[in-house]
Amino acid sequence: SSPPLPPDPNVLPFLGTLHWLREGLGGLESYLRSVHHRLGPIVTLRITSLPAIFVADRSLAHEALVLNSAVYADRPPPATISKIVDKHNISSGSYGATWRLLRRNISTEILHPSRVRSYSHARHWVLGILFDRFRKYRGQEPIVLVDHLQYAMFALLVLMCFGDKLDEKQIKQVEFIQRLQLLSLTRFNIFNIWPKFTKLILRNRWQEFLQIRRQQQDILLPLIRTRRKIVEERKKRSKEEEEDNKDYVQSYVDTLLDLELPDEKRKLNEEDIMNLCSEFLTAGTDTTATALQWIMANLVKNPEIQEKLHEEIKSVVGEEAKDVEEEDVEKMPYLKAVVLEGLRRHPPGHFLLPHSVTEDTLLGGYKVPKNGTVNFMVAEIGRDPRVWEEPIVFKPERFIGDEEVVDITGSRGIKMMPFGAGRRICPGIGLAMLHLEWFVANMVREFQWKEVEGHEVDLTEKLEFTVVMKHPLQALAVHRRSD
Ligand code: HEM
Repeated sequence: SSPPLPPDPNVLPFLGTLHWLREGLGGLESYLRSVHHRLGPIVTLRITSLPAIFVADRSLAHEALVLNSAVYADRPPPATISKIVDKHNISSGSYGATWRLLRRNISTEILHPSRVRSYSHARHWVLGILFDRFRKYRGQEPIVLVDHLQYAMFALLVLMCFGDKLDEKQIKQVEFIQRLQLLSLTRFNIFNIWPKFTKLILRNRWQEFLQIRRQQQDILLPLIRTRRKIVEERKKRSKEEEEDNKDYVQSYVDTLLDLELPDEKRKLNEEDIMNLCSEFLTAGTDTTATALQWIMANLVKNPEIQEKLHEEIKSVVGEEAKDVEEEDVEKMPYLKAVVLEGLRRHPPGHFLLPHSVTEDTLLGGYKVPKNGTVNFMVAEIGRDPRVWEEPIVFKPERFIGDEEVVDITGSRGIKMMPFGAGRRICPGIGLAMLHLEWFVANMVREFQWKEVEGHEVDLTEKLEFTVVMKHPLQALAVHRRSD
C-alpha cells in the first residue's frame, strides 16, 4: 500500500543510464529532459545503488523546498572525495547543529548587508585593477573577458577571506590551486565508487588527488596562520588602540578561529578552516564570474539592450561621476532586470546541490525515500514555456512591471531559482547580486562592449563546475569617455 517511487525510465536500472554517462554529466540534462517529457515532472534514476529523484517542476520544487523546507534541508552522506575536501563545510553538511552554526556564522559575520558594505573599498580596488587591464587593449584588441572576471572575483574573495590585500602573484596562486581542484573534481569522482578498488587500480590518479590537496595546504595554510597571528596580536592591544585602527576589517578566517564544533566539542582545526575557506572561495568566485560572463555576452550580442542600460546608468549617476556607487544601483530597475534575465536564462548551476530528506515523505503523489537524493532542475524551471514567454530569448523587459515580477528567493512561489530556495538557499545571494549589478553597471558605464569580427558571440553551453560558455566571450572594450 506504500506509494511508489517516481517513475523510472529504465527497465534495467543501471544499464539504462549508461548511454548518457558516455556523454558525462552534460548528457544527463538532455537525457532527463526527454524522460520528463515522457514520464512527467518527477522521475527516478538509478545512478548508484540509491535512488536519485529529479524534479523539473516549479510547483513541486516550491512544495518541497519552501513548504516542506525542514524535511528537504538535508544533504546525502559524503562520498570518499567529499569526506576529505568538504569535511565540516556548509554546503555538504548534514542538517544539524554543526551546519546551523557554520551557516549562521557566515550569514551574520560575513554576508550580512552591513558587513558586505564594509568591503566596499575592496570592490573599488578590484574595479581599478580590472579597468587598468581593459584600457591596455585600447578598444582594438579582443579581451577574453572571463579570465579577468575570474581574477577580479578571486582578488575580492581572497581579501574577504584572509583580510589582507595580497599581491597579484599570491592571488594568482590561490586562483590556480582552487581552479585546479575544482576542474579536476570530476576526474576524481571515480573514487567515490568502490574506493578501495578504484584507489588501487587508478593509483596514479589517487596520488595526483593527494598532491593537489598538499599543494592547496601549502598555499592556504600560511595565509590562515598569518591571519591568526594578526588576530592574536590585536586581542593583546588595548580597546582604545583598536578603536583608532579604523582600517581593520573582519575577515572570514577571523570568524572561524574561535568557533567550537557542537557535535565534537572542539575548536576548528587548521584543516577544517582551510576547507571552509576553500568552499568560500569556490562558491563565490566561479559562480559569479560565470554569471557575469553570460550577462556581458548577451549585452554584446544585443547592443540595443546595452545602450538602453547605459542610458539608465547615465541618468542616475550623471556624466561626470568616477564610478557607479553601490547605492546608485538600487535606483536602476533596468540593470536589475538585465541581471535577473541573465540568471534566468543562464543560471551558473543547472541543478541545485543534491538534497536529501530527513524522513520518508511524499511529493507529487510519489514516495521520496530517506536514503535517496533529490535533485532540482534549475535551468529547466527558468526556461519553462508555461511561465516564460519565448523562454530562450534574452528579454530583460519581462522583469519590468508595476509589481515585483519575480521573487528571487522563491518564498512566495518559484518561477526561477538560480540560488535555490528554502533553508539551503545560497547564503551569498545578497553579495552575489551586489557583485553582479555593480560590476555590470561599472563595466557598461566605462566601456562600450562590441562584438569582434570573426568571433561572434556563441551561446553554446559547456559543463565545467558551473555551466560556462563553450566558446568564451571575446569582445572589444571601447572607452566611452576621453581620459
Ligand atoms: C551568482 C552567484 C551565485 C550563485 C548562482 C549561487 C548559487 C547557489 C546554489 C544554487 C546553491 C545550492 C542551493 C541548494 O542546494 O538548495 C548555493 C549554495 C551555497 N552558496 Fe551560493 N551562489 C552564488 C554565490 C555565492 C557566494 C558569493 C557565496 C559566498 C561567498 C556563496 C556561498 C554558498 C554556500 C556556503 C552554499 C551552501 C549553502 C548550504 O548548503 O546551506 N554562493 N549557491
